[in-house]
Amino acid sequence: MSVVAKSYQKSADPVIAYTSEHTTVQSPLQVELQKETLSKAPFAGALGAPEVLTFGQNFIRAFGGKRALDIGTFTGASALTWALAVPDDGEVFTFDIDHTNYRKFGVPVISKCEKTFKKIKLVEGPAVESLDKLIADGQAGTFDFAFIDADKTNYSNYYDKCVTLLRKGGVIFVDNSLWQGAVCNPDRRGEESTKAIHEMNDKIYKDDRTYSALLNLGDGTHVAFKK
Ligand SMILES: C[S@@+](CC[C@H](N)C(=O)[O-])C[C@H]1O[C@@H](n2cnc3c(N)ncnc32)[C@H](O)[C@@H]1O
Repeated sequence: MSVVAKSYQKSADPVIAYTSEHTTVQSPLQVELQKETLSKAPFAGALGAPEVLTFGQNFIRAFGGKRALDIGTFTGASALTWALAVPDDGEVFTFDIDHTNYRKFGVPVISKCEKTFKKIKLVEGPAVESLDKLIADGQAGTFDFAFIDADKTNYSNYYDKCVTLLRKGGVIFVDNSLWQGAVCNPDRRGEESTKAIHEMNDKIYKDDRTYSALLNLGDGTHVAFKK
């Protein structure tokens, strides 16, 4: 039975531990925020896997990305990662229905680095509506990178809106695309979140608007490149 897991989960197998150890690079702020989140935040397992965050950061750095969408802020680990990768005049729009966890855990850590902190723009409310507003405001085609990591039933909507908001060559990372392996089990595809993720994986694979690859990285990472 193959394993799908985030590296910080103790059940992770030796292959996951080894690949993560040879992938993850974290700044002191990232290490501190991960530690604070895992030891103190409610639902700490929602924290993004550091190996996925490093991989996304590599993409942003490699193609000089300046503007990122971060859908699902939680304590701010993913927003911090993208903010460290974009240049000083770069921006990370981070969306959450409620930024309480960011204010409580993320702000005290991230604000220690003013130039990184100020790149992060909070957008509070249902993310589907917030993304629609960006599109209505004429921002289609202006973002370089998107990370989708909020409520799973809206994943397909987030993907469509991110394709619209990204420029040609922009990259989308969809987190939790393997959902601890549940999507591979037809008996579990009746479950709401599993069904939504499975349908989105199918949709991305068949989508003519992007090139894509579904990776067993973290809890599953579906990577799509806008054509
Ligand atoms: C898995 S966590 C995000 C983890 C974060 N990206 C990280 O790397 O640590 C998911 C977040 O999505 C938020 N969320 C859930 N439903 C949402 C919605 N409809 N709109 C915006 N945010 C939502 C939750 O409040 C939660 O903070």
